[in-house]
Amino acid sequence: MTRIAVAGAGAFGTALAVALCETRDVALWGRDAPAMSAMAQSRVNPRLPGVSLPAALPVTADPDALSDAEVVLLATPAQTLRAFLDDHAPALGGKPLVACGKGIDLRTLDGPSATIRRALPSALPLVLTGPSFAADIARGLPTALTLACADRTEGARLQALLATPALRLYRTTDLVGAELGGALKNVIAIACGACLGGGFGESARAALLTRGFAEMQRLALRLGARSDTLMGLSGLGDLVLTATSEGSRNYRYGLSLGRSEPFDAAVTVEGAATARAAARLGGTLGLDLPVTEAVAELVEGRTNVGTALQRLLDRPLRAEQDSAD
Ligand SMILES: NC(=O)c1ccc[n+]([C@@H]2O[C@H](COP(=O)([O-])OP(=O)(O)OC[C@H]3O[C@@H](n4cnc5c(N)ncnc54)[C@H](O)[C@@H]3O)[C@@H](O)[C@H]2O)c1
Ligand SMILES: O=P(O)(O)OC[C@H](O)CO
Repeated sequence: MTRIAVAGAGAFGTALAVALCETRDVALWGRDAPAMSAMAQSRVNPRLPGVSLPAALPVTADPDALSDAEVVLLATPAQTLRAFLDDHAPALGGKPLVACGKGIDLRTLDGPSATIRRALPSALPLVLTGPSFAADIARGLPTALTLACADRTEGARLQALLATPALRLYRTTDLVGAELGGALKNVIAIACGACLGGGFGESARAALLTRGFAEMQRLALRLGARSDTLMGLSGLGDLVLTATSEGSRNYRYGLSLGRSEPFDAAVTVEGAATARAAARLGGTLGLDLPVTEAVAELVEGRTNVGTALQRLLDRPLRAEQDSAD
């Protein structure tokens, strides 16, 4: 049986490992040996409360779990992906590596697939993304995701390997579109949370979601994505989930910004760094990304939600579609 390793024992890596181990040979690898040993004993991950780890799932900090695997799912946060790949290059080279994180590297402005290509040119990058809360996947609730791979044959093979009866995978060859949809929806979810948290109402939230989606498409298409990918699970689908649910950390972070409340810095909020990365990309490419820029300024503490929203309202009136006159 194909051996799968999930690298990164946070909420999402653990959820994927729990879902896959029902039918596959899976190991869950985490970098923190004492934490992994505690998890092996208690069969609980504090980052995924209420979920019992099946007895059949090995949880380990032993790097052999990575070397022994034929396929590795990378479930570490986007800003840590490059360091993880560099640290474990000999174990990962030449393998299909499935990026499960959602973000743009703030240092390089690369998405996960380019990060993999640069760090490990011999590996085959894939992207697994779409609307999914870790707790839902771990509980076996129905979920549909996008699996992107430039190689059609390998994409179809990995699709069959990683799908489960409850986790339905659609495949695409559009890596850039899939990963940018997942990364950029977090930025817009922060904007939507900030809007609601600041008391500006659900109509304003719908406007931000829609105009934010226009920005996601504007940037992604310029970077080589296909429009239909952005319209699918990895773009619109994930945006709808993340920008409307308090199950999302990005949305909750936005709520806290809107309410001027503190937010726990230990919680993974991918959209914060990605807003800054996307704003830089937009600046370099000369793109109009006002919502993204507003989120970047909010995250950096250079504006507040009321001022940012007023600036959006004060912009010159324009056609709704980029293509319209
Ligand atoms: N939680 C979800 O519902 C969910 C769903 C879909 C996608 N994702 C994505 O998955 C990624 C991880 O999110 P999460 O929810 O698991 O976060 P998390 O905060 O629960 O866990 C992150 C894990 O990454 C580990 N880690 C950090 N740096 C590392 C490194 N250099 N090497 C190895 N491990 C490292 C941490 O120890 C921690 O266990 C994010 O990009 C997120 O957007 C999360
Ligand atoms: O909790 P968030 O905001 O990181 O969102 C989790 C997933 O990306 C939703 O698809």
